Amino acid sequence: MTSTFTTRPVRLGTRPSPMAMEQTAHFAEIFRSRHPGICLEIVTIVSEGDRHRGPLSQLDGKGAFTRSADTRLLDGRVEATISCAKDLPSPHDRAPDITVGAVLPREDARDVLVLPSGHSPATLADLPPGTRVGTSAPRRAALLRTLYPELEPVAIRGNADSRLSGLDSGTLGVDVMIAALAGLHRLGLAERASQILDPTQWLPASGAGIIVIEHRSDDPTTANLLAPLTHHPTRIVLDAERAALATLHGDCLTAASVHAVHDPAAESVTVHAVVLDPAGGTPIRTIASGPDTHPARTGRRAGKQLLNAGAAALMGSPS
Ligand SMILES: NCc1[nH]cc(CCC(=O)O)c1CC(=O)O
Repeated sequence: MTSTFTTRPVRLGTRPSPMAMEQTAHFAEIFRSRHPGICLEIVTIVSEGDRHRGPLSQLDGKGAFTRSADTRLLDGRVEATISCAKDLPSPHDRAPDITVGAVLPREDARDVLVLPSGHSPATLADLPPGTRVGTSAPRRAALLRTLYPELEPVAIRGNADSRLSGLDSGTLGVDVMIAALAGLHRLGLAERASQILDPTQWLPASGAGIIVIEHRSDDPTTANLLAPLTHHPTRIVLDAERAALATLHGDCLTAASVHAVHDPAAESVTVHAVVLDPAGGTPIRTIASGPDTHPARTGRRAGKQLLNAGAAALMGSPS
C-alpha cells in the first residue's frame, strides 16, 4: 500500500441544494482525478439561508449561507467546504482561521431574465410597466430601479430550482425573474435565459460564477491538496473583486457590483465597480487597473475611489 492510500479522507461540506450538489460533483471529479488515492467524502450541511423562508434582507448578510458550514469546518467535522464566491461574507467579516484553498475557473458571470415556461422570448425593455420582477438580491433590485424604474422588483426566496418551478406554476407571485446564468448552466437549464443582460449596463456581482473551496488556515495538509486545483486567472479576478468589496465593507446584501477582468497579455487586471442607490438614484461608478501580480491592491483602490466619491451615503454608513 502506498502512503497516499493511508492519507486521511477529506470531508467536504456542501449545501444540499441541487445547484450546490451539481457544483460539488463537478469539483469532486476534478479532485479525484488529481488525487486518485485520496478519499473525498461529501457531507451535506443545511445553512440558515436554506432554512429561512422570509426575505433575504431579514438575514444579517454576514454568512447566512456559510455560517453552519464554517462551524463544522472549525470544529473539525469537515476538512473543506465548497461555496459560490458570491455567497461568501465580506472578507472584512471573514474569520481569519478560514482560507480559500482552491478557486475553480470562472463560469459566465452574467445575470439573465427568465420568463415562465411557454412565454415567447422577451427582454426587460419589452415588459409592460408594473411587471413584477422576482429577485432576492439588493444589487438586482437596485439595478432594476435604476435602469427599468417602471418595473417592480419583488423579493423571492428559495433555491433556484424551486424558484423556477414557482415561476412556471404562478405560485412565486412574480411575472418574470432574474437569475445567474452560471446557476442555470449548473442545473442544465441555460435555455431558460430569455435575455442575457449586458454586463456593461447590468454589472455582475463580486464573485459571480466562481466556486471556491475553503479550509482551516492551520491545516496545511488540505491546503496542499487544494492548491494545485486553483485556476490562477480566476484567483486574480476574485482577489481583486473581494478586495474592492472588503474596502466597501460590502457583502452579498450590498447593492454593489464589482467585476474584474484579467488581461494576460498586458499582465493587468481591471476592476469595474458600481455602488447603486437602492432607491434608483444615480449610481457611483469607478474603474481601476493595475498589475496582475497585486490584484487585491487594485481592488482596494477601486473601493477607495468609490468611498471618496460618496458611496458610503448610498450604502448607509458601513459598520
Ligand atoms: N444568489 C444565490 C446564488 N449564489 C450563486 C448563484 C449561482 C451562480 C454563481 O455562482 O454566481 C446563485 C443563484 C442566482 O443568483 O441566481
